[in-house]
Amino acid sequence: MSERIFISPAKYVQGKNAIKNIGQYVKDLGEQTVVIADETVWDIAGHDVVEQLKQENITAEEVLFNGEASKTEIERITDTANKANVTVVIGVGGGKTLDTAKAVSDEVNGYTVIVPTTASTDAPTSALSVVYSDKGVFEGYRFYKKNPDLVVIDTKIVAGAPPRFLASGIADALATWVEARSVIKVGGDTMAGGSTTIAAQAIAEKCEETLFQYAHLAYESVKAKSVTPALESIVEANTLLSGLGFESGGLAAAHAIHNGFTALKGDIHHMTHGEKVAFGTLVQLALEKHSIDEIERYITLYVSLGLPVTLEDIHLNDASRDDLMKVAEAATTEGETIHQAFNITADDVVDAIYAADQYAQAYKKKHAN
Ligand SMILES: NC(=O)c1ccc[n+]([C@@H]2O[C@H](COP(=O)([O-])OP(=O)(O)OC[C@H]3O[C@@H](n4cnc5c(N)ncnc54)[C@H](O)[C@@H]3O)[C@@H](O)[C@H]2O)c1
Ligand SMILES: [Zn+2]
Repeated sequence: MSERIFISPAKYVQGKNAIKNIGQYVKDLGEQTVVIADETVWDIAGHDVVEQLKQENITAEEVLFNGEASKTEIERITDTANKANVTVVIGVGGGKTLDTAKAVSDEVNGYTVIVPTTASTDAPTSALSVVYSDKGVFEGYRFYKKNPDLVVIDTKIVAGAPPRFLASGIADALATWVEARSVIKVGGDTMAGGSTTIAAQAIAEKCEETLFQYAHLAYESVKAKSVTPALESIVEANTLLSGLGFESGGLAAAHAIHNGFTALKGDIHHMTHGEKVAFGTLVQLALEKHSIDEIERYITLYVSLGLPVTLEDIHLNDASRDDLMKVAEAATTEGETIHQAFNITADDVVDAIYAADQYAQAYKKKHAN
């Protein structure tokens, strides 16, 4: 058994209009920054962040993110950051922007500031990035010596993002306890590089409890673009609890299967990270021994949040067994997280994919009308 390891960001700030105070927190870290955001996010939050920094006499080199967390993009922005002598790298936006900012910060040996503008993934708090090819195929995890120094999440901005993004974050967070408990059961290693702690286990478990309690109300709050206690709870579950819970609690099959899906061409590429993870979680549940009640508890929540539960929902109804074998082979490649909890082959994974799909189809039939 490895040593117990728990890692986390140095500071996490969450609240309505939290961005208005970002200058005072960044000031403690440095005065020369690069701010990275994509075109949409520059308008939603990027310019406001720069404005707040200016009020504290902090300079900001503004960079337009191209959309993929790839080696090319990381190198391009690192170059800009180096030329501007920045000591603080600030990523504003969704998971891919944040992962790119972490990589750039690592390259320039700077402080990392993460400003998520949606609660769509648990990327904000971790000391790793998920790196893709320029075409969006999963390439691997890149690990860093430290977690972000500061995470600032403004729940008013999150409430203004599409409800589909919040639902995706809920799906990413719902995978956390399912995966962590499977790793804990066999004493596997976590993304923090050791075995799990009681702390990470408690956080992952609380994450799931919070989701089943408040996910619906939070989803409806976002439809009304309103910040509510339910939304605050879900933003914390999706971001902080899921982030700490997955990283120090353990990833297993759900995320390995998600990574496998990125190897396929076609409409599945239009699904969000969380949506692919939702289906991956159902596949992991199908690989384990659960009662129908337990499996339907998850399907019910996904369906009520508009999340995909069948192969058709993720645009794979035409996929052949050979196509799914490609997904399963990628999911069981050496070093994938599935091996931290399961002793199985690619063929077992394909069977579980078909089973998960069938379970959800049966559920939908039962609940039609
Ligand atoms: N490093 C980690 O620990 C970790 C964990 C989970 C996921 N990830 C990675 O995160 C990525 C997925 O992130 P994602 O689902 O956020 O998608 P994304 O980063 O691909 O896209 C987010 C989209 O949402 C838009 N957006 C952001 N905020 C908005 C707002 N308030 N209103 C309207 N639009 C807004 C952006 O312009 C962008 O188009 C994947 O690459 C995944 O591998 C990493
Ligand atoms: Zn994830």
